Amino acid sequence: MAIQWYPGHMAKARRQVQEKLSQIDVVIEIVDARTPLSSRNPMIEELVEQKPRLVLLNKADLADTEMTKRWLEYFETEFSKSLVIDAQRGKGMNKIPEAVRSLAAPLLEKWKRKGINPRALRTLILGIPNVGKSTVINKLAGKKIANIGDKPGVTKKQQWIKVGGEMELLDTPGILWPKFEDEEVGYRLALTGAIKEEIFDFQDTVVFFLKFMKVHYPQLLKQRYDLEELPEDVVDLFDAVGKRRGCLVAGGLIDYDRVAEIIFRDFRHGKFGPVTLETP
Ligand SMILES: Nc1nc2c(ncn2[C@@H]2O[C@H](COP(=O)(O)OP(=O)(O)OP(=O)(O)O)[C@@H](O)[C@H]2O)c(=O)[nH]1
Repeated sequence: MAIQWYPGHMAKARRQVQEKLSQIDVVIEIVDARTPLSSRNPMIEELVEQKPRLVLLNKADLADTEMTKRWLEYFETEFSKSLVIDAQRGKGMNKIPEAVRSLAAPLLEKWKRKGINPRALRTLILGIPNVGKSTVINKLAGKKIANIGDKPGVTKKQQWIKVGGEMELLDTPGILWPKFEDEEVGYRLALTGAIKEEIFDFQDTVVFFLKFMKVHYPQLLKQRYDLEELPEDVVDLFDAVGKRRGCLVAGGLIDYDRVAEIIFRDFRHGKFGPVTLETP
C-alpha cells in the first residue's frame, strides 16, 4: 500500500508562510538527522527562494554520528549553513544565534552602509511535523512558549518570540507534502514520526525498515532480537523476530501485525541505538 496524504491545511500553511516571509531575514529549516532529505519539504526551495538559510540537523542523539558528519558536509556544500543539534538536551544550540548573524552579514552590512540602526534579526522556523520545531523554539526562548507533542501537527498558531536582543523567532506550523511521490520517503517519515500512524501500513513500513537494517546495520538488528544470523528472506526475518518475541497465534503461526508493531515501536523508542535511515 502506498502512503499518501493530502492534508487540507496544506495550502493554508503555505500561504501563511509566504505572507510571513517578507518580514524574515533568515530562515531556519529543521530536518531530522535520521532522514535529512526525506524530512525536507520539497516546496521549501520554491518557498524560501533567496533568503539566507540555516539548516538544523535535529535529533542528532538518535542518528548515526558518522552519517551525521557526512550529512553536515552535504548540506554545507549543497545548500547553506548547517548545524547539528539535539534540541531536547539543548546540545549545539548555542551556535544558532551566531550562525544566524553570519548568514545575515550582507544585510547587516547594508544597514551599516545606509546608516540604519540595526534591529533584531527576524527568523522563521520551518520544517515538517515532529522534527522538533517547538522544542527548538522553547530552548532558544529559554522557557515554554510553543507546544511540544509526540504527535504530528501540534504547532498551530504563529507568534513572534524574542531571543536575546539580537534575534526574533516566528513559530509556524510545519508544512507537509500534498502527496509522497516516493514511497520510501513515506516509510522514512512514518518511522521517524512525521506522519500520523493512522495513515500508513505498519507491515510495509517495517519490511522497508528491516531490509534497510539488514544492509546498513545488521549488527544492531541481531543484537536487538538476539539472532545469530539474519535470514535472507524478510518473511523469515519476521518469523525469527516473532518467535523471539512470542508473537504466535493459533496453530503456531506468527502474528505479523504484532511483529511489525513491535519492531516499529522499538525503532520509535530508539531501542536499536543510533540509526540513520538514508545516506547522502
Ligand atoms: N531524542 C530527541 N527528541 C527530540 C529532539 N527534539 C525534539 N524531540 C522530540 O520530538 C517530538 C516532537 O517535537 P516538537 O518540538 O513538538 O516538534 P514540532 O516540529 O514542533 O512538531 P509539530 O508541532 O507536530 O509540527 C517531541 O516528543 C520532542 O520531545 C531531539 O533533539 N532529540
